[in-house]
Amino acid sequence: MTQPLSNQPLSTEPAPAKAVVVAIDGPAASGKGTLSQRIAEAFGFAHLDTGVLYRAVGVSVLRAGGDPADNAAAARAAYELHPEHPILQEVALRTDAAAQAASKVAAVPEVRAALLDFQRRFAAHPPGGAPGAVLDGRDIGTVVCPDAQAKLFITASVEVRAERRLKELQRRGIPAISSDVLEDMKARDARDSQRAVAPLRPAVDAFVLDTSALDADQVFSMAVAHIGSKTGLKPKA
Ligand SMILES: Nc1ncnc2c1ncn2[C@@H]1O[C@H](COP(=O)(O)OP(=O)(O)OP(=O)(O)O)[C@@H](O)[C@H]1O
Ligand SMILES: Nc1ccn([C@@H]2O[C@H](COP(=O)(O)O)[C@@H](O)[C@H]2O)c(=O)n1
Repeated sequence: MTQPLSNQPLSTEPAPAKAVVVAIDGPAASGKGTLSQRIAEAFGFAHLDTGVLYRAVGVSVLRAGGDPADNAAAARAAYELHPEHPILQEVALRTDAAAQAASKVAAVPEVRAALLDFQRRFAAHPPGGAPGAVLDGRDIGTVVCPDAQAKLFITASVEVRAERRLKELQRRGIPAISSDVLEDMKARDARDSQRAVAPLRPAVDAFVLDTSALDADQVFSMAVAHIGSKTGLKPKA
């Protein structure tokens, strides 16, 4: 399937029961990806890390020698992305350069429009016949899936998040300077929350969870309780 993300054909399979959608938003390194994976596994849902899509667009522009802040170059890369594109599996997407490029292309309205339909289809028809989907990003509860049954906004102070990211980079053997990680995170926060289109912010009906003083297990327990209260579902044993 090489159709762009913006133009995937409709499935011919019979419509499944309405999928449960869990929207998990929050700033960088707040722990939303860690939480989303655990929630998806616990409930048997499919998981989409939507940041990967923006990272892929940003890296594609850089590789083509372009500027991620150039609207036309960013839009072109977004329209060329398709679900089987090998770039989506590359570890190069996990670098800080990819994150910074992602947050620049993410401010381009045409990029967001090109990626929107794929995300919505994933939520409505989770792959593998899963009964639900967990999507994590910045605008899932506000724009992509405003009707999600459960919405969480995972946050933490920028200092705590920078520390978490620094430790993660050290674990992965990637050299990093604490003050640089903090400054990069502040710059990304500013771009993500101040852009005109789909800025980072909690949906009005989101459960906002400050994880600054919570470990990943505590966050998971609170999220499970919230999802249970909204959907009546319990995690698989
Ligand atoms: N509650 C927590 N307490 C301490 N560390 C955490 C917690 N949750 C996640 N982490 C760690 O913080 C780092 C960032 O977590 P994660 O990648 O899940 O964040 P994210 O919000 O998805 O980040 P990004 O948006 O940049 O992809 C990881 O190393 C993860 O193991
Ligand atoms: N729904 C989303 C998801 C991501 N972005 C932008 O991509 C950048 C990278 O995202 P990560 O979750 O992988 O850190 C992020 O800083 C955003 O600019 C987005 O706009 N909307």
